[in-house]
Amino acid sequence: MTESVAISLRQISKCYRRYTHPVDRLRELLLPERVQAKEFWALRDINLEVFQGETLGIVGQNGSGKSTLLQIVAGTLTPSAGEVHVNGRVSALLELGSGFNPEFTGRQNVFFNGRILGLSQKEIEAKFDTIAAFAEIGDFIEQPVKTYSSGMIMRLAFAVVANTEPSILIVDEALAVGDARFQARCMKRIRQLKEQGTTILFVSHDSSSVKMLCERAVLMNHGCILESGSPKEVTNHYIALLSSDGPEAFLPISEKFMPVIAAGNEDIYENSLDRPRSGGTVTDTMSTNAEPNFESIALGTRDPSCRHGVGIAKISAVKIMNLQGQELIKFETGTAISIEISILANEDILDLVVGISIRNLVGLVLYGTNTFLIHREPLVLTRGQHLIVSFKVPCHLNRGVYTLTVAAHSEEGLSYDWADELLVFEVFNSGKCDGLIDLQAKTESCIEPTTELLRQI
Ligand SMILES: Nc1ncnc2c1ncn2[C@@H]1O[C@H](COP(=O)(O)OP(=O)(O)OP(=O)(O)O)[C@@H](O)[C@H]1O
Repeated sequence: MTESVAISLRQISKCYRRYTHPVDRLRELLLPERVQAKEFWALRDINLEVFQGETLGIVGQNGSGKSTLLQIVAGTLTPSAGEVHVNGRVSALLELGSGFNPEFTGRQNVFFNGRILGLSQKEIEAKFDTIAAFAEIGDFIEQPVKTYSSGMIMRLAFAVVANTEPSILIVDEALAVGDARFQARCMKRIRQLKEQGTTILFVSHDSSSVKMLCERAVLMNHGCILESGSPKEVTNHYIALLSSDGPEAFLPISEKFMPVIAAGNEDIYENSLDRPRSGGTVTDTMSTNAEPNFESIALGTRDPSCRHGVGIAKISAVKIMNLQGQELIKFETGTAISIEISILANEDILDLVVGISIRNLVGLVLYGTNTFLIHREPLVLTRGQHLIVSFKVPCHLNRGVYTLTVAAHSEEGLSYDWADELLVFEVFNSGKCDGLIDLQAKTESCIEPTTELLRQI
């Protein structure tokens, strides 16, 4: 393993033995020749290298093997096969409070855990006040951990792992437990550690956190690594997986049933047989059977970063316009825009929901909504109908380049046709402000009369 590699996993597999009834475990002990257990492979042939200073996000559905993988890296679980090499001191925030003795006080557990993490008594003494202050559990630090709430356990656990300067930090869904303020402090501390060069493995169901924090992400599925790549693409594929029946959901669209949308191509239809006649205007916010004007598709249209869906409905055109009906790919902040999406029903659909999300270039969702959230009822289409949905949005984004994701899905979230980052548009802002959104603040100032000031003093 080279110096630059912090974690190396080679052909790691983990097999659990599962028993139908707990008593079967005892039976097997007594009669070993009559095996009662069924093998269950939680991990299969995992190969992964994590570089020094890299922050790797791990996403995947429940039961996909994320925690098993982290426990193997942390050394709390032995793989059934394969080699693990870890270069540096690992601090792991795994299951809630694992590593804490419930009979010990918080203080005793801090010292106990600190020693396990390889710190000397003196080093822990020097850090104790910082850890206790970070945990913010007040006098509870002197009480046995068994009297803590789950939130308090997580606070203390995070305070210990994040303040003992690990060279490798493993965080498994920790942030899901605490309150919003604590989550924000944890993220801040994780970012500080990242800046200091700590290697981080970060498991989260929150795509935005993975995109903001990580340089790379892996998608786990049924104990295997399905994909490794940019956090934006991997989390898009993760969402595709969640809203579909299986990993085949995000095969390149051309391999399934969808038209290819080529970069810079003015026409999103690959097959001319697929092309509806041009013409038709849209006056309603939602109208069916109107023939959309497909000629005007596109300057900002590109290959979606991920497109998936079962194809019952097909997104056939998307454009951003001003309220006068002119297509836009660049506009001033504050412009009222209309995002118009044309959808073709390939079958009768009783539960259609059409949604949009606007993301920045890191993939962070700045705004998202859908027809169900707005109207509280699904859309109904019959086979062959064209639906045009337009979202009227007063666009107060600050200057920058943004992407538009559009989706047609069922009420339960099954993807019919979902195109991530299909349109790219630019907002410019002649006003001066910082941040992602221009809230168009006005200021007023006045000098308080001196007598009033004096009275206050
Ligand atoms: N001790 C065990 N005995 C038997 N099966 C286990 C054991 N621990 C985990 N598993 C199984 O291994 C699979 C992977 O579990 P793991 O906890 O690693 O998944 P995960 O991706 O972390 O899930 P989650 O997001 O729900 O935490 C699951 O099917 C789980 O039921």
